[in-house]
Amino acid sequence: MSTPDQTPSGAAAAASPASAASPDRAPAQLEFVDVVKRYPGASAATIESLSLDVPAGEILVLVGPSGCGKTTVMRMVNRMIEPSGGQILIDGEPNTTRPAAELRRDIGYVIQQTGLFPHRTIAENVATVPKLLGWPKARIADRTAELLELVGLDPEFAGRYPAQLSGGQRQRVGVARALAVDPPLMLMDEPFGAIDPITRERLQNEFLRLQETLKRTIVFVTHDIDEAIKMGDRIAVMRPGGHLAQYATPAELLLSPADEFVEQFVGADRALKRLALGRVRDLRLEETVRVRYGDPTAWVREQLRTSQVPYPLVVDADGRPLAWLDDDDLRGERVVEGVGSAVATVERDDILRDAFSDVLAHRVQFAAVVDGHGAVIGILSSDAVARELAPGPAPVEPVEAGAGPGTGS
Ligand SMILES: Nc1ncnc2c1ncn2[C@@H]1O[C@H](COP(=O)(O)OP(=O)(O)OP(=O)(O)O)[C@@H](O)[C@H]1O
Repeated sequence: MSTPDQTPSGAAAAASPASAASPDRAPAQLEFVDVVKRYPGASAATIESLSLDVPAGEILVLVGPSGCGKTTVMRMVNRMIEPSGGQILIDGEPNTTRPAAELRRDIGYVIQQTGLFPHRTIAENVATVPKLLGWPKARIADRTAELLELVGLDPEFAGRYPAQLSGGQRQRVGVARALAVDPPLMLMDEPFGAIDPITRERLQNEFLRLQETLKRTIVFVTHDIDEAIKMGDRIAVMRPGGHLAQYATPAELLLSPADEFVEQFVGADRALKRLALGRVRDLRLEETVRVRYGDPTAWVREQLRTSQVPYPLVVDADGRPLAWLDDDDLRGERVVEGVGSAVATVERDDILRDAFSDVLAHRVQFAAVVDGHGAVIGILSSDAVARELAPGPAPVEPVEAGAGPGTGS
């Protein structure tokens, strides 16, 4: 997928200290104006007059079936592909005013297979563009360490080679390398496509968390509508032939697909997909009785009478969840170790779709919401999530006292 010229930010290019990155650079505003791409020899245009506006600091997701031209659109931004017509403006300036190599150093680039240099260490890979820009050694070392930490990689990875890392770890390095000079604009071509679903979900979440602080302008290509809905501030749905079928926020796309193509592409489970728009933190959490092994069961039963959640939760000394208990587990005098059933744990930043899926996969249909240290901060019920799906502007009040949001802590 990558040739030397296609490595992040045009790593093969010559150095130009003039474009050395300063910290805290502002994100770019990106605009496509009547952009056309006709490949030599092709009978029809691959992209026919595309116009799009991407506000600074937002994630634009290009999504559509294979061959509709997503990658072509993305690569025209850093001029790995030259348009046949129209203009691409970055902060109002055509992307053709600077030499392509210089332009690319200001545009982070992450691809599916990461495109890391196999014979360079992780630190050397991350430092590719700063080195081209002639940064002093100490600054490069500081920035590399900072970036590895930012993407959640242990400092010991710095001296390893790409082949010694897992796919997920390599992808983190790819993101770190693309962020090296804090680029105002990033291109991400199916960055999490070749990764197993669990790691992909984790990387998506981490990246969204990172983006909350970095606020880069990002063009993100995927063919997965679920990923598009989760990652995008705006989504451009493309149809074969390079036509823009709809350009909208995820919510608009799900609530009012522009036509039958978009409706089909979004899928029949549009209502369920709306769960990707909300986060666990958007819902009022509930509370339950928290117990320790060895607690008297009579006390636990007494506490349960006023609990919102009908199951007590065993936690450890640090408040981390261990097991749900039911009536059978409370037969003896004390709560004994080893009883109870598995606890689904979710975090406040998780999207509701992922959290709901975790809850449904467990016998007890409540999830423990945990903080960054794994300690319980509240309980999420499958009912609370389901209420999010209910039509109508106002959530339905729970009938049973103490059974839902509105009574939560
Ligand atoms: N260098 C090229 N020369 C000729 N045609 C090309 C070239 N690159 C891409 N195409 C054609 O342009 C169309 C769009 O390709 P592109 O890779 O942009 O689509 P895509 O939506 O990113 O597809 P995928 O999801 O499969 O990666 C395809 O029909 C492809 O065959």
